[in-house]
Amino acid sequence: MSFASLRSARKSKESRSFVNPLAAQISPGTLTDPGSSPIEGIEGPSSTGDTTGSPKSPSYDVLETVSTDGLYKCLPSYLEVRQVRDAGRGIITKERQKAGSTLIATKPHVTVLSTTYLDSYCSACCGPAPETGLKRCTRCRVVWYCDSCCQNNDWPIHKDECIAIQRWASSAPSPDVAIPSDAIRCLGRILLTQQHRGLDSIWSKEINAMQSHRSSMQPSAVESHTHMAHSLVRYLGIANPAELAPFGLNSAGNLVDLISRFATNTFTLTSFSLTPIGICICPSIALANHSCEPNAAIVFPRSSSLPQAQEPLMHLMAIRDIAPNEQVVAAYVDVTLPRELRQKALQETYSFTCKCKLCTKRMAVDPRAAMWCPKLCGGICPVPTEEDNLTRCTKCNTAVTSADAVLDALRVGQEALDKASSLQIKEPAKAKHITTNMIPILTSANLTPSCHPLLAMTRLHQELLIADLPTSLTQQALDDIIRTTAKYSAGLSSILPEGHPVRGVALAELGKLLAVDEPSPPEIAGMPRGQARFPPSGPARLKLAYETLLKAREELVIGFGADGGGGIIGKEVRETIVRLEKELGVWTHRVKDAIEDARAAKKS
Ligand SMILES: C[S@@+](CC[C@H](N)C(=O)[O-])C[C@H]1O[C@@H](n2cnc3c(N)ncnc32)[C@H](O)[C@@H]1O
Repeated sequence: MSFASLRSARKSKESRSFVNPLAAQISPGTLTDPGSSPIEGIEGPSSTGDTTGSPKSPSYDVLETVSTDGLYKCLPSYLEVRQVRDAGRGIITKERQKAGSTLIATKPHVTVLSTTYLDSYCSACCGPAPETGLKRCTRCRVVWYCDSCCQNNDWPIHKDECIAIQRWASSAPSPDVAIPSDAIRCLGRILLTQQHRGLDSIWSKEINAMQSHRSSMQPSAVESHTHMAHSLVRYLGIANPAELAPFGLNSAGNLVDLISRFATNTFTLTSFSLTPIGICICPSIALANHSCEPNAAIVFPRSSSLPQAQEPLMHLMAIRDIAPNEQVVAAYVDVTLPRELRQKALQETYSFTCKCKLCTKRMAVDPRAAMWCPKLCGGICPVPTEEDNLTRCTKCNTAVTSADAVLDALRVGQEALDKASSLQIKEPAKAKHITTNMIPILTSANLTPSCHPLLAMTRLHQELLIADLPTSLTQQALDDIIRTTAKYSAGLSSILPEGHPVRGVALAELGKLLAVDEPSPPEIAGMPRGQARFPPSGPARLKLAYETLLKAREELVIGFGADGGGGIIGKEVRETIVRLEKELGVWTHRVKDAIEDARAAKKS
């Protein structure tokens, strides 16, 4: 495999103006055995949770059925909307669901690409640019399509959006802000589509039935919502309150209500391999409540048979078996974060305190906040905190005496992560400098690969390494990326359950990297043979790539659906597996031939 595809697969992300990852893809369920990572020499901490993967009893009270008044037609008959104590409406399954089954597959009401991706993904089907390239709208010169078919599909709404985009650009104070943010374009599309379909249409009713937190808004939200309201009015060219009426808004209060519904119910739109490429609104899937131990995840596998008309098809997947009458729950926030950070994010954006088991039960050690035993006995300890800085290894009971140093490393690590993330797009070299320096500091503080902020820093570093691959790939650059990806994958394996889409994608990335042709294998370059090193070289590397991809395939058919064979990413993995089988076959033949040649030479 050439490495060009690696780079194109990870085009750097813009820091989005509106980040509200209801579909935050990093989310665990049960804790899993780190031994399941196929990478030798890189282990996560011991598992401390349930590893059975069997349905668990729900930790919430599911109350009466809610009448849906003919809305949410895409909900299959085995799903029901019910009231859940302290959580509003939720989705309940009446039948047992197997891990890997698609619970809901539907096209979102609205999809919008982030500004960075406008010229590399189609604004209608949200697929990546075809080989022939994308075609730009000649009027606004902002949105791009696969072809005239996608353009025609989008035209009923884009014709008004196009004028709004041009209006915005003409009054922009600088070229940097000539394109409205994804949030403004998304809100604009909601209002323009409501106008187009009619305020009494099911489409509009579903939008208006989404939950709003207008009456319990956080002070920080009031400010940002007001700002958004001003921008939206400018974008749509609304000159006075009376002009709001055709959009079904009778007052400025209605506008704030719309923005609150948008903020509470927006999903991240992702590519088939989970790269965040925009935002979307899907009222039926938004009925799913949150858990930090979700039994469902949201993906866009892109496996429909008529991609242009049907895509982007959003799938709510069962990522473990779900029992009858159990609530279907997805994760709204990154659940590789420790409890305090998850709770803060949920409170700020969604105005609730999570009471899932992961947030309420006391764990001996949470892998998100774990460090290796100071005596390196193989056990782990909780990282010290300001409140509790006396922690001990759960295996040999040795006390952590370097609590202050670990606390310092955690604080500096978080600051560095924030800084590097903010620089990732505009100044990637500086961001890479930070991650390169910080990872050894966090590692020498004995943090495990799954511990925050080391796991997030490792992921960022991997993205930066891939974005910065030299045109002529060197063995060292490739091996560095493989080691970083392996650490990230091992860290994830300690947190996310088997079959979680994020875990499957990380394994697929690692397997594909291991399958890249080695530019100068160390043995050929004169390195001593037989030394245990990671990643290995030659046939051992191909074998590891093969085993990693087999594991990835198993997980992807859960996370991205067994029916579609794991979506496009599952298909790519299968193709690489077939190629590796051939290559490994050739190696085996060559080794056999060499042995036979040697035997024949001895005899003669
Ligand atoms: C996307 S909506 C989910 C559907 C919502 N319950 C409804 O009735 O439309 C998100 C909102 O649901 C509520 N919610 C979701 N998960 C919750 C949970 N685990 N505990 C409490 N409230 C929750 C919060 O009010 C949150 O802002």
